[in-house]
Amino acid sequence: MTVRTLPELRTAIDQVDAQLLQLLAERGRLAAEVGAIKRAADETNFYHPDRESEILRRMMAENPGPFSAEQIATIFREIISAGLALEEPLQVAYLGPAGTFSQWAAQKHFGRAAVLQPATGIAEIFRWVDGGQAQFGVVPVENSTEGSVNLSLDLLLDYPLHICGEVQLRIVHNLVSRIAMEAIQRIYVHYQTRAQCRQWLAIHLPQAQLVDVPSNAVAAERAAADTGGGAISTTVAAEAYGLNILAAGIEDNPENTTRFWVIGKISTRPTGHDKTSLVVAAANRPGSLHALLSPLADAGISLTRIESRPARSAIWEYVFYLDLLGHCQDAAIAPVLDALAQQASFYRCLGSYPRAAF
Ligand SMILES: O=C(O)C(=O)C[C@]1(C(=O)O)C=C[C@@H](O)C=C1
Repeated sequence: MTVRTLPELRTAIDQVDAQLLQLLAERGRLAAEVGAIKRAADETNFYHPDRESEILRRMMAENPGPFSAEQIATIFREIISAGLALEEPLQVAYLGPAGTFSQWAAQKHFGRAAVLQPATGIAEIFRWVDGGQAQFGVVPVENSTEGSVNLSLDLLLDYPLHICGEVQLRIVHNLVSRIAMEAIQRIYVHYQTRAQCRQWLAIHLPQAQLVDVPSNAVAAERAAADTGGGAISTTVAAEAYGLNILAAGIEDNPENTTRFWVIGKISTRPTGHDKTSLVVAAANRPGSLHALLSPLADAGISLTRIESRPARSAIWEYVFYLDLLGHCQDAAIAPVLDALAQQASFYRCLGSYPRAAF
């Protein structure tokens, strides 16, 4: 093999970039044409998570390297996002302020061309999406260390919205401050974050007072305003508030991951890589939950999650949130869900949606 010189390699890179630019322009023009067809057909929704998920999965599967599948997905995520903005920019609500993991999750799922709107609470995200101030919302659902975000589960029952996507984000926490670790008297921390860093805090900062704040970004803001303060926060928020990273990756579980749902008013078609989320209630008698779930097992349907929440209709009664692999329109699943809906004392399908692709 002939070894190319640095100038030769740079010339070759310039030529590839010129080709990429032309191909990107061509893709952008195609996306704009798709938008024109949708507009002519009076479609109000330009965003198709099912189609996006298929493209991302195909690109990851066909990726010849040397880039990782995740890097390829991230690049195509941005290309699709920019193309969709040519059709119609999306308004997406997330749990603000800027610098939260919810913002990262929203950006990971929708790309940088989406217009992200920071909400002050999870309830506000639901209100905005329901009222049309945002087309979609990104809400945290569960963390691999800490479990469910109950408010998101409860609110899904209060609004006629669908789950139309899933995002998974590796959560890395950092101790940040303007002062040295030994001088920290107070640590501003969100309750979920505190639970995810419990052991680390007990070992490294047992003397510090822990002060509850509503988000990881507010934690950084409060620490910046307190001469004896530190925070557990993101690198983005630390930078925004001029704080130093004193310790990185302080979460107790190195696999710490949070799952988010995308909520909106659209439904998605099956992609072959879907999940369905349901809420059911079983009559309050022995064996009723088992009777409700056994047809799922008999049909070979995989339940990936079951979570109980108090039913707000009566004391000591519960509803069950189920996640299963597959789409409610899949031939193997539709009849089983119909039977489940008949048998359950309460049944609602919260949505079928493509599983997080990366
Ligand atoms: O296929 C479409 O419906 C498009 O609008 C094109 C496209 C894309 O860039 O591939 C863009 C946005 C949609 O969410 C899905 C796909």
